[in-house]
Amino acid sequence: MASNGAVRFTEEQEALVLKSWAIMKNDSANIGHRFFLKIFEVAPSARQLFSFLRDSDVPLEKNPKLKTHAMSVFVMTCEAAAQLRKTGTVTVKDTTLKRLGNTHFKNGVRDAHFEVAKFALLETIKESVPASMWSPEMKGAWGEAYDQLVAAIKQGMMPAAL
Ligand code: HEM
Repeated sequence: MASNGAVRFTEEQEALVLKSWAIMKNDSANIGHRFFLKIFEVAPSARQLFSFLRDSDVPLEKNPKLKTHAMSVFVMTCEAAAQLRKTGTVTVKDTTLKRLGNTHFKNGVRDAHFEVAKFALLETIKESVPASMWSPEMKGAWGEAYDQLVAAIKQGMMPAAL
């Protein structure tokens, strides 16, 4: 999906994201943990990107910073869904965008990591909501909101990458 120009994101899509998040957020610590385990399962080397994991003996599930990061991904994707529905585009405050872009670039996060995280995010949601709630439409809505958010973060990376 193109990152420039408005994306059509419907009320139904926004509702699918918010409805599933409402169920997951009660158990967000566990879900965030599973989300990151999945990322590290597919891409074990991604663990090295996180300064607070590199030199830490604290088990992953007990690491509060990893939980915070997992929550950021979920919550910011939900916010992206709401923005997409209202305006067709994702806007993150300029300063926040720069900071997010720089932090990720500086820590070595690249396209492949965002792709792995997308796969892990969608799998985690699928396993965390009742089977009867999961659908291709729900997957599409989360995927689109995530893609647009990542596109915005990557824009913040660009000057640093030159
Ligand atoms: C939509 C996707 C993502 C969002 C919303 C997000 C959000 C954030 C936020 C809010 C921070 C803290 C930034 C700061 O305080 O300056 C952060 C840091 C970081 N993120 Fe992400 N992130 C995303 C995807 C990823 C992915 C896919 C990876 C790698 C697998 C990743 C790795 C990191 C690392 C390594 C840091 C720095 C942690 C440290 O202090 O060592 N992020 N991210």
